[in-house]
Amino acid sequence: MNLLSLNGVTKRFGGLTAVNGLSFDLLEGETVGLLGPNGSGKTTALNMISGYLRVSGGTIALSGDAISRLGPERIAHRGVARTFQLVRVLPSLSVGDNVLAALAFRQTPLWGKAAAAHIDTLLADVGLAGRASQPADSLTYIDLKRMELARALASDPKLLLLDEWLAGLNPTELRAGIDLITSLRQRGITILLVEHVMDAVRALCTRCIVMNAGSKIADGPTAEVLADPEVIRAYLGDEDA
Ligand SMILES: Nc1ncnc2c1ncn2[C@@H]1O[C@H](COP(=O)(O)OP(=O)(O)OP(=O)(O)O)[C@@H](O)[C@H]1O
Repeated sequence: MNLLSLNGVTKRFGGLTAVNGLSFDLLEGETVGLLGPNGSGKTTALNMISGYLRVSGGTIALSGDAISRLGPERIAHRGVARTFQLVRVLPSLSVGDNVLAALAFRQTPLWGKAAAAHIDTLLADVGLAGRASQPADSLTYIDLKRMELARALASDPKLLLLDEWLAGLNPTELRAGIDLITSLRQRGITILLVEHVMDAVRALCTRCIVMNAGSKIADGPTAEVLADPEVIRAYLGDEDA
């Protein structure tokens, strides 16, 4: 069954068409890579799906219901969570309070003991068990990313949008990050992953969608898409390809 459907989605910034008639469906439980060279419109697409940007044209539906006119909070309440390219945390708070802030904005907010118990579970799920009282600004980069993921998971999302969540990790951290995303996939969360780290894309994504200059140029099984000459040309340019 389709969880997410984009139909002719377009975003214009003045004279620039950043996303041009983008259409694709995500099936429930899929982990799909959204790829493309810098500036091809991937983050803009995530921003429209999550409601941070209004579409200029086209429609976005979640489980068949149109969401393209809803704001980010209402889309989050319907089960869409995301991480950002630049990690967004509240550095002056503890790790637990960062997650508490996310729990407070759920459709059914959690407070007090129920929140504390849920924070412990969320932190354990992302590999930060027992770290609730630690100041957020003392975390290493990968642990900040883990905390950002715990905040995204606080809303019990059906669909998780990851914007280069694995960028900047060393090889050991990357392995841990891939294992963590695999564990989310095994819980049935549908994942749309914007990613430049191809080892991660191969390990995690059964299917990939590729954008170039705002338009979709490929959509299919990962191995096929990554071997597609048009995709290789888009990444490397004509001469290098
Ligand atoms: N708020 C904005 N105002 C004007 N132009 C924008 C805005 N956001 C993005 N753009 C432009 O839209 C195009 C697509 O940008 P976008 O960030 O979606 O690409 P991307 O594929 O995510 O790139 P990267 O891989 O570098 O993150 C770019 O030309 C960018 O400069």
